[in-house]
Amino acid sequence: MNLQNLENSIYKLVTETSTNLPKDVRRAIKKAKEAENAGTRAAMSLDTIANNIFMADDNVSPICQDTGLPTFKIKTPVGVNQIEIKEMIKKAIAQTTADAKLRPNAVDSLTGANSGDNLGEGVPVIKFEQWEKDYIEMKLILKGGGCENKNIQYSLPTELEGLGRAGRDLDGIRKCILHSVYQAQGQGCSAGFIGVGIGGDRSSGYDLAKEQLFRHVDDVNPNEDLAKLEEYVVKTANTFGIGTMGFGGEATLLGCKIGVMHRIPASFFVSVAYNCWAYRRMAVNINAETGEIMEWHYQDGEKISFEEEAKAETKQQGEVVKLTAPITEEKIRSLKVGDVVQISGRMYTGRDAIHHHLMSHDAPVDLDGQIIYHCGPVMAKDEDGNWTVKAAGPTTSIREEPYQGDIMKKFGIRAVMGKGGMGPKTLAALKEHGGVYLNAIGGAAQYYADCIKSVDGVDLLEFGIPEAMWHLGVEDFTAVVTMDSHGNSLHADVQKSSLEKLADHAERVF
Ligand SMILES: O=C(O)C[C@H](O)C(=O)O
Ligand code: SF4
Repeated sequence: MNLQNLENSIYKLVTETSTNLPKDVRRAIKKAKEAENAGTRAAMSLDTIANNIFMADDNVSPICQDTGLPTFKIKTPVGVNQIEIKEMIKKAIAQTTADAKLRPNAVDSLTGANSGDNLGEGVPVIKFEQWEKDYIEMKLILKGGGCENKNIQYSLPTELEGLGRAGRDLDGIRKCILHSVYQAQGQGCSAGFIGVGIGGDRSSGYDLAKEQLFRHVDDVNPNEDLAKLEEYVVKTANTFGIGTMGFGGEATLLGCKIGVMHRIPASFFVSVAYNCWAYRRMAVNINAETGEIMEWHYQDGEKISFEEEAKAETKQQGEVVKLTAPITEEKIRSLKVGDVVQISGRMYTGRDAIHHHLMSHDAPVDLDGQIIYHCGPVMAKDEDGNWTVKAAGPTTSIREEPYQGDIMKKFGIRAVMGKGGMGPKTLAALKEHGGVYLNAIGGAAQYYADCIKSVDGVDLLEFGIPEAMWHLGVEDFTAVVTMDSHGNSLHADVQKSSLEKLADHAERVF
């Protein structure tokens, strides 16, 4: 095999997966846009998402800043050297990372050190199988952390919030799948896709669930019962009112694919892999002799470019509140849930490592009146040592729940921005201290990178690129107030109303 060609082919596969959303996924997002009522927050978010999809393709830059845990599934003809393929994958991954097509995402679990090139113990994940065909099939999925954290595994029989007992039968499975969509709320960047694995043990069940994510969005399950269940789940989940980003709305789930395998008598697992709208999976067939790509998968049907959405002015409904830090307490207390804000001026990124650090250290900059953005960007450094932002969408804020309120009070921070909302502890602190939570559109990494006009500094870079504190100069960076200083939380409201909707489906259906 020509190894240089193989490395180039893998480089193309990785770049395409990270930057160009597959056609079937684009069509599903287009359908979601059509289902949403014009003028709502959900419709506005979908416009931003559509715009972002176009920009990523156009800039050949990551759709979302989160590369996830790159996972390859490969089938090779008998006799092909799998060790060589593994080496070429590692080279291509390191090169695409150096070229800012991927964010350095491999973190030492014990020391916290980022390897910087997406290589590490067991990373990337590479799984081989042999087959009788004479070419190589290579599939790749880049599934980000926010949606991965919303995966869930049920052990039947069990009791489910809103739905009661789920037994060891098709109807029990149905209840688990509905519950999995409810528990994800908007935190996995809805509207999402789910892969479900019935049976196996804890690890093979999850593997089966993830394998379903390689199916085409518009295929039909050959098992009739499962085909009916898939259709039922999508239809029913879209009545929950969770909507895009958990803002409420019509489009909550864009696809459900269910696989089944045998189990052992004592165990009955239903495993659900939740994937965000930034559903980045692609596959190629590779000539086993030349190493060149013969064919790309997921190429059927129309490609929606979303160019029109990208060209149209994003229509803001109602008033837009302009914010520039430092922000006064009075200004913050005038904001309420539902307000659209546009930030210009300075903001600072801070996510898991920074929040942990700030609990026991001073801040490297004066944070009084400032805005903290929960974001781990993709950054590139030029020959002169200057940084530019390549992708910069929000990360899931709930991970900072144990720290956020205390940090805001300790340093006088007035606004935190991320996605998916935060819990009761933060809500209480916003009220007491005078603060707001701003929700940005998850995954819209190109759209937001475009609003960042300068990188004015960086602190704590030793935590790695995603975890450092970046000082960003932004212009018209748009977000929605979803938690205010008056005790209101859109996230708490949507969770409550969606639980009521879920509970409508406690009766047996299958
Ligand atoms: O790590 C990130 O940048 C975001 C993550 O994918 C998330 O959804 O929270
Ligand atoms: S930020 Fe959202 S879109 Fe990006 S990987 Fe995380 S869950 Fe997916």
